[in-house]
Amino acid sequence: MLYIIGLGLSDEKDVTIKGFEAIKSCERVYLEAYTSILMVSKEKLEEFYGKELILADREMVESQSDEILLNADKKNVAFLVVGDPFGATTHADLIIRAKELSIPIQTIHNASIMNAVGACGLQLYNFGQTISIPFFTDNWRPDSFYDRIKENRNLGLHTLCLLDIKVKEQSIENLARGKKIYEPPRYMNVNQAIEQLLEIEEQRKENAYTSETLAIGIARLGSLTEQLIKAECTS
Ligand SMILES: C[S@@+](CC[C@H](N)C(=O)[O-])C[C@H]1O[C@@H](n2cnc3c(N)ncnc32)[C@H](O)[C@@H]1O
Repeated sequence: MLYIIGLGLSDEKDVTIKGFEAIKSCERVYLEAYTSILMVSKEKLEEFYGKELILADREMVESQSDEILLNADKKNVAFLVVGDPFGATTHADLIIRAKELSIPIQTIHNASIMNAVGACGLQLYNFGQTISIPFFTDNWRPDSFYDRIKENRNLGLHTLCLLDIKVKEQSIENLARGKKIYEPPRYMNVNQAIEQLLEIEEQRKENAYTSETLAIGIARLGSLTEQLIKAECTS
C-alpha cells in the first residue's frame, strides 16, 4: 500500500491519528519537503513518529518515483506531504505511476493552507484563483499571476498568493553544466512578494492593485506560538 499522508501545517503533532498509525505500519517513509515545509526539523519528526524519514527532493519525486514505489504492492510505504497532499500540490505523476504498477493507494488528508487561510477572517467562499509568486531572477520575471489577480478582483474575489520556496535547487549555470551543486534554501517572505507584485503593477499599469490596496500577510499559520497575521496597505 502506498499511503499518501498529509502532515498538517505546523509541527510533528499535526499528523492525524490515522496518519500516525499508517506511518507506524510502513517499511519506508518518505518526506516530501520541497513544496512546503513544517516548522520543525526532520529529526523531531523522526523522534515523534519513531521512524527514520527519507527526504524526497524534487528530483527523486519527479525522476525516480520507482524508487519510492519499490515493493509498495507488497509492503506499506508512506509519502508524507506538508499540509494536505492535494492542497495546491497534487503529485499526480507519482499517483499515476503507482496506479500503472497496480499499487493500492490510500490518502490520509489533513489541514491545508488552502482552507486554513480562512483564519485571516476572509470567507473561503469568496476566494478566486490561487496564484504562486516565484522568485524573480535577473532575466526571469514572470507576470502571469498578475492577470489572475486582476480577474479575481474584477469579480470581487480575494486571491490566495502562495510564496516561492526554493529547496535544493541548482543555479541555471550548474543545471546547464550538469553539476549537482545546490543553492542554499530560500523562502520568500511577504515583503519580497509585495516588492515583486508592485514591480509588475508598475510595468503593466492596469490597476489590478496599487500600493494602497489592503493586503493580508500570513506567516507560520497553524503555529501556536509564532503565527502572524497582519493586514496593511502595501505603501
Ligand atoms: C504549495 S503550497 C502548500 C501546499 C500544502 N500541501 C498545503 O496543503 O498546505 C506552499 C506554500 O503555501 C504557503 N504556506 C504553506 N503553509 C503555510 C503556513 N503554515 N503559513 C503560511 N503560509 C503557508 C507558503 O507560501 C508556501 O510556500
